[in-house]
Amino acid sequence: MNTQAVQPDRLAKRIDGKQVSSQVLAEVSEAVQQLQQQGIQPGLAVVLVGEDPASQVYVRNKVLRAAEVGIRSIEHRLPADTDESSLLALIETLNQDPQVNGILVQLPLPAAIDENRVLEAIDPLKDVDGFHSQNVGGLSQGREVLTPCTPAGCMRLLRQTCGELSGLHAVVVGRSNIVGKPMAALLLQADCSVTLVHSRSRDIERLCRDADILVAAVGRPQMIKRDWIKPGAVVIDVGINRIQADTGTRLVGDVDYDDVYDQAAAITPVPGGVGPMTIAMLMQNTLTAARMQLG
Ligand SMILES: NC(=O)C1=CN([C@@H]2O[C@H](COP(=O)(O)OP(=O)(O)OC[C@H]3O[C@@H](n4cnc5c(N)ncnc54)[C@H](OP(=O)(O)O)[C@@H]3O)[C@@H](O)[C@H]2O)C=CC1
Ligand SMILES: Nc1nc(=O)c2c([nH]1)NC[C@@H]1CN(c3ccc(C(=O)N[C@@H](CCC(=O)O)C(=O)O)cc3)C=[N+]21
Ligand SMILES: [Mg+2]
Repeated sequence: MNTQAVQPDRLAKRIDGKQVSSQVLAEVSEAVQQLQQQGIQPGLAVVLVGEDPASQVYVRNKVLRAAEVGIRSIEHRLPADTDESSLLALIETLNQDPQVNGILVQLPLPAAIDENRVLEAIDPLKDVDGFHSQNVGGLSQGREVLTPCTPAGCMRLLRQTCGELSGLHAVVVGRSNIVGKPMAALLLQADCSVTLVHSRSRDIERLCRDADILVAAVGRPQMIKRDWIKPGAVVIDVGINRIQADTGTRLVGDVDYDDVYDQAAAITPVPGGVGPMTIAMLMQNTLTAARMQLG
């Protein structure tokens, strides 16, 4: 029996998230043009509180991608000392605005603001991050709801790489609400056997070594090494870590890419892997939200 997740000779080892994201964006762009013929242009509101430089880069990228696919985007920048009630008031305005189909509040929020209260204030039909409890519950029950962008992007890469996922053992490292938990839910929905591990897990290497599919969402640079990987496994690296290098700073994932490369059947790079997919899936969710709001 072939227990490998993919036939190694059938694909490129480096999973090109940049390329797959371009495909997704092209699909979204075409669908947006169709909607525009009915006089509808999807709109995305991006809310950024504070001046975190990394967040500013992400928000800028989202706005650029939106323009490329014909989505109207509205950026709301608020000072770092914004209080919770004014943020909630802005969200209420966006909820009521028929021009706004999707609302994204860039995380993390300043410590003085209750993140959960803000996310729960977003109209679930405009919740393009899929973080509202109604959408989280829907995902858990297998209903068709707006789904978190990063895990959705990982699933698209996995489907493209592995084809059928049914029966494969997937191990997800990390249990955050924005990546690890929804990732596990989507893999379960795809009929994988799912193991979710975290900082309290015992013998994490042994658990990872049993994975046909390994998804790393930890936030620890190059933590996952060659001997954690079953030969022929597919490795999806969600981690984005900025580290000090000889030539300034550079981005690395949670997986030691060079160390793992020969062991894996296929692996996503950082940058150029999951990151671009996240933004592409945000555009897809904005399109989906616009359609849902048409009734
Ligand atoms: N490419 C993209 O589009 C995106 C990338 N990211 C990146 O993904 C990474 C994870 O993000 P996020 O989920 O928000 O991170 P969080 O910090 O919210 O969660 C990290 C998870 O990893 C677990 N963990 C920490 N240390 C270890 C360890 N030594 N062994 C096993 N598990 C450990 C934690 O366990 P515990 O729960 O026990 O504390 C926690 O569940 C980050 O690098 C982030 O920048 C995030 C979002 C999108
Ligand atoms: N409400 C909310 N939703 C999010 O989806 C969300 C968020 N808050 N807060 C921060 C994290 C992180 N995140 C990334 C998106 C794209 C890249 C991305 O495009 N990365 C490029 C590199 C970018 C660079 O060079 O810095 C790549 O991996 O190739 C990375 C990370 C979304 N997040
Ligand atoms: Mg987090």
